[in-house]
Amino acid sequence: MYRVKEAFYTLQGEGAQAGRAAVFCRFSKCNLWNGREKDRAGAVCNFCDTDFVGTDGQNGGQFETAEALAAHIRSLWPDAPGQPYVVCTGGEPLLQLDAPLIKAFHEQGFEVGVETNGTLPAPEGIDWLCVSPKADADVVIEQCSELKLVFPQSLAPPERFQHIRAQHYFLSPMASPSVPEGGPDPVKQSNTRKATDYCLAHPRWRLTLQMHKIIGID
Ligand SMILES: C[S@@+](CC[C@H](N)C(=O)[O-])C[C@H]1O[C@@H](n2cnc3c(N)ncnc32)[C@H](O)[C@@H]1O
Ligand SMILES: Nc1nc2[nH]cc(C(=O)O)c2c(=O)[nH]1
Ligand code: SF4
Ligand SMILES: [Mg+2]
Repeated sequence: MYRVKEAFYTLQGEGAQAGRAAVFCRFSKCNLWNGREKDRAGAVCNFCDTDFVGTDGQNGGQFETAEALAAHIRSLWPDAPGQPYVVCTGGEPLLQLDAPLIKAFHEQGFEVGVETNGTLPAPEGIDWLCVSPKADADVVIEQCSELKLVFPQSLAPPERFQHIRAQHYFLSPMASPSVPEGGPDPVKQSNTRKATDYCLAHPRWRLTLQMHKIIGID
């Protein structure tokens, strides 16, 4: 059984695939926070900007089989030329994404992207793997397509993750979790300046912004 909070067609807003059309499949649950506001302060990851509790979001639900979920996601892809792309996120997608689901996505013609906190092993066959480390949780994935570090995290300086092999190293300014998408966010503005300064001083790292929030698409 796969539990999905929501699924929607949008543009990937972050990282090296930014601007690419994708169906986002947001799985329920995370291993670093239970998603309840009252427990945020004590959670391993406490800056999360996402509601991943339950299955009650847009196009969300419980799916008995990999084939049923892949067909549901495929129904959200437009009938138009272009490589279909699904981004598995959450919550923590690696709690649920398994080899049969990757196979079912591939059989539906999808390239499969994943956004993960990197604390769980990744199954074979993922086409694009984005690892976003959290200060208080050890990363077990040693190789990925892109490393995308939310910045700054006081106990997670970028140097701590440079041993992880990646095609791209990104800093993503930390946004206030509670600010509505598209709203003014002074915390994010000051973090954007800090991330910019870090990238200027350490050119291995690139800046990425949450484009979907800037343009207000989801
Ligand atoms: C909600 S997470 C879900 C996937 C996975 N659990 C993870 O943490 O990578 C998706 C992306 O949003 C990022 N993110 C979460 N909260 C954020 C915030 N307040 N500001 C900037 N990025 C944030 C995460 O680091 C991750 O790259
Ligand atoms: N448009 C858009 N791009 C994204 N890239 C990563 C996201 C995520 O929440 O995993 C995300 C998201 O929530 N929306
Ligand atoms: S950012 Fe990712 S790891 Fe952190 S609580 Fe949200 S879903 Fe979990
Ligand atoms: Mg998001």
